[in-house]
Amino acid sequence: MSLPGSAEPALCATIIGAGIGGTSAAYCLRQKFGEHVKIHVIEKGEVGGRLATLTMQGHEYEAGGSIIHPLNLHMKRFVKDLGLSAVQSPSGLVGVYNGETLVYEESSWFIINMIKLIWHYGFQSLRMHMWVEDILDKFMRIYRYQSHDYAFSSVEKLLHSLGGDDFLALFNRSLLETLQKAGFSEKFLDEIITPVMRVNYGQNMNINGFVGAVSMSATDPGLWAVKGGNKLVCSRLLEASKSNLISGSVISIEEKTRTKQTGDPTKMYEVVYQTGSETHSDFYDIVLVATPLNRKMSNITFLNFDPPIEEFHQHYEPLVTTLIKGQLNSTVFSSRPLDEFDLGTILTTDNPDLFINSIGFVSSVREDNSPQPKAEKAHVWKIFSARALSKEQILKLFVSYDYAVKQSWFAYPHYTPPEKCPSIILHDRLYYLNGIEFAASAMEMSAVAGYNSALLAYHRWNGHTHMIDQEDLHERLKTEL
Ligand SMILES: Cc1cc2nc3c(=O)[nH]c(=O)nc-3n(C[C@H](O)[C@H](O)[C@H](O)COP(=O)(O)OP(=O)(O)OC[C@H]3O[C@@H](n4cnc5c(N)ncnc54)[C@H](O)[C@@H]3O)c2cc1C
Ligand SMILES: CC(C)=CCC/C(C)=C/CC/C(C)=C/CSC[C@H](N)C(=O)O
Repeated sequence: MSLPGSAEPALCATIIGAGIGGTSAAYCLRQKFGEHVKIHVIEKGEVGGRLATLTMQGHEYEAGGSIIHPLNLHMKRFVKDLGLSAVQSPSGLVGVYNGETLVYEESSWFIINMIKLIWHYGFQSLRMHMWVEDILDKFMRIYRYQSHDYAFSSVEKLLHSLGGDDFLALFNRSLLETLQKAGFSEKFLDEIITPVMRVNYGQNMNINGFVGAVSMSATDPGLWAVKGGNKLVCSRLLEASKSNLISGSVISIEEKTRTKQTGDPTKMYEVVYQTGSETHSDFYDIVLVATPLNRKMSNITFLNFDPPIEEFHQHYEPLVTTLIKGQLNSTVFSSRPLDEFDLGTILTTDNPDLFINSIGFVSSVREDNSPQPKAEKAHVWKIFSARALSKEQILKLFVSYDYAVKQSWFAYPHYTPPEKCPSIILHDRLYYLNGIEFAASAMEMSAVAGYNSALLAYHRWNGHTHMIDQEDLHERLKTEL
């Protein structure tokens, strides 16, 4: 792989997929292995993957991963280190629609909201906030572990190191079971929690408790996005990691014995990829797979491994993002006069007759603090639905519209707890990042997985077993600065 006459790099690594997982892994690999490692990133589509924008009348809008939590410290640090800046995500008033009426409506007055919540649901909203805060607090331990370079060989071990058996129980049980056991009422779960799961994961309370808590944390204040588009983080990480980006679709990986320049026979992975109609291949010491492994999304075959590498048949939820510039038909949701309709986001309950998961007012990737939408004016709205919207459906939601664009996704795993996360170590020096999505799918989770797999690859390459799967890290690191 090296040019004739040039020194062979100490090591060649490749990452398959240039989403946030793959690019954060490239960044961390470079930090750990240093200058003399060759890093290739092979991407079949656009850099950014599920971080992507749609353009409407010259303005870009987030179509995939949009909001970032204020305590997502990898994303925060990337933005700072890579010379990017943040914009605040719009925080309009939220309503919940059940197919007939708005069962809950936020007020712009904090005190009125408190009274409404207590009146309808007692102190459950406060208890929910405390439940999520406790989980988030424990999740934050990962940053300390990773800043000390510790790595984990499985998602289960990573979760256990953060929150012990409680975290594994959360992961193994449905959110419904966990919250029912904790005494939350059916009304609160149907009218408040389910709508949040629908907007964030297109699913109901049958998802696991861990992803449920991550989803609830996306209702916290202070959510933000990257100015110019979240996908900029991926292209900047690639640049900063001095990786070579290869445009191609990987079709197979096979271990083969090669003779390096030193004359030593070495086991390497042959990665075969297609660029247009041409087929190419390259040999690598380390391979990181940073895309969900299933036939519909990545279609990669592992050839001649003994024992064979498990085939993954995990189902990802189809989801459509539709952006529409138009005047919302507020009478669908409320009988209030048009000029009094001031909701910025409408969530929905789990009613099979509804054809949308949510509809929300959005700003372009360059705008900060957009004003509250006015129903009598045309704005850009983002709709999440399980299937593409028909023209009739759009005309039900809008009095009139100028423009509509859409993007279809296999968005997130279909969560069916209890489930086993796919292994991170697929073979000696072959790693898989996206198993973490079965705990929870979010940008920060992929960044955590990117760092973890790069650290794991580094420690296993160098025989640093004491940096992998260490127990009681939380206690042990308490005393270290
Ligand atoms: C509609 C939507 C809204 C979301 N909203 C949020 C949000 O607000 N906040 C949040 O934190 N998260 C959100 N998410 C989730 C978040 O976007 C994802 O969890 C995250 O972007 C996944 O990153 P990744 O790098 O792991 O995977 P991906 O982004 O999917 O990257 C994988 C890459 O691999 C490439 N690839 C696949 N197969 C091959 C192959 N054979 N050869 C070469 N390349 C290949 C793909 O083209 C892709 O670019 C949202 C997701 C969607 C779809
Ligand atoms: C990983 C941790 C601790 C927190 C992440 C919280 C977060 C920002 C989760 C996002 C979940 C998600 C997949 C949201 C999808 S829809 C987002 C938004 N409502 C939109 O309109 O695009």
